[in-house]
Amino acid sequence: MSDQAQKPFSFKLLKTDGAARRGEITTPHGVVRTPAFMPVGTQATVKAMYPQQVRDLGADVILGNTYHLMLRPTAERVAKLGGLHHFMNWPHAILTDSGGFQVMSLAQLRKMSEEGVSFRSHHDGSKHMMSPERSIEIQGLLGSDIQMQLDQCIALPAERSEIEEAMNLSLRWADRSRTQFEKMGGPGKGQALYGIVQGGDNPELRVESAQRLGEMPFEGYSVGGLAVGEPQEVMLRMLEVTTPVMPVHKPRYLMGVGTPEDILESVARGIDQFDCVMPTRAGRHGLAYTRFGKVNLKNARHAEDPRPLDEEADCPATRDYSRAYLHHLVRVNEGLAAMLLTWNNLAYYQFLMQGIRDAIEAGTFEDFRQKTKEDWARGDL
Ligand SMILES: Nc1cc(N)c2c(=O)[nH][nH]c(=O)c2c1
Repeated sequence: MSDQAQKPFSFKLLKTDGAARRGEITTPHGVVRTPAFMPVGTQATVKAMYPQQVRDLGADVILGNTYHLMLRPTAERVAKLGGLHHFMNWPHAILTDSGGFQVMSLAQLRKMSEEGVSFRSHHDGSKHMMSPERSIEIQGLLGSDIQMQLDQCIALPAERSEIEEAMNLSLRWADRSRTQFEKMGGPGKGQALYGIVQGGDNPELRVESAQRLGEMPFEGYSVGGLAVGEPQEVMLRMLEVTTPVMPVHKPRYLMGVGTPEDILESVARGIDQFDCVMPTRAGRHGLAYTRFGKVNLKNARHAEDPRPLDEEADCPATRDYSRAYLHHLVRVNEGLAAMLLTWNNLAYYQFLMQGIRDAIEAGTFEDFRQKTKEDWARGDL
């Protein structure tokens, strides 16, 4: 994409229904309908899917992982080849994470300082430094439409003092990230930088982080530090205290979330964007998400079941293959199992998101939420 001035990044809040929000994000690579689920395209691919398949299911945006791409093939090489959109043949919106979360979860010999995080690659042991400035430089080289500040996400449970220290470091890094983003001309390219709210499972620190971040000029705001193993009720409680003090007319992105239920409950608490490896990873492990809950195709009870996962579904993977066949493919570890179940799972996630958006528009979100949960509870007959 050329560096010429683009339409500014924008967010329109179209309708609310309780705390649920229906909106539209305008990016240089198209409109993102919110609430939105963003399939994870870790190493420049949504695993086991063609880009057009992902698009045909209704995805307006996918996520790219900065940590993985900076190591292989490197951001500089992706830039030389025209940027991530061109490189992976995905002409729609791309959101990238900062890389910090995966440095802490994947890299070796990590050393955290005020400057950033030094680490060695888990591939070849090569040395790297991830600073707020380097993270933004990498995301800019990739051509990301929606970029993330570098932050510090700590594991829970943690002492209040630890949570507060990480929150304050993240706020200092938010400022440095913004400075670098503007230095690289992000706003003029129509790109966005999101600040990330931290504060762990401490309500007071969550509110402080959101309020202080909200006073800084970001195009959107993420809620980080959750979906790190805490109980669902803790995550939802943190959302209940955090979203009411986040800017109303900016997108809110809950990082790393989640299951269909997590998403439904988080939309009900004011979240607009989601990403999670759940549907794609589960698809590679024999697990199908459907309107009536999860189906584990590894289970022998499916060995002679001629029914498809859901004969009323639009997705061919869901409608045109028997459970017996899917069970066989999973049992003999055929590649088609991952392809069909990933296709099914992403189809279900986008079906759920479309249902959520329609319900908010109609003012019937609460009924939709209850009916959806009843269908899940009904289970797979
Ligand atoms: N669950 C989470 C997933 C993530 N990718 C992130 C992240 O990238 N940054 N900061 C976070 O707190 C965070 C939490």
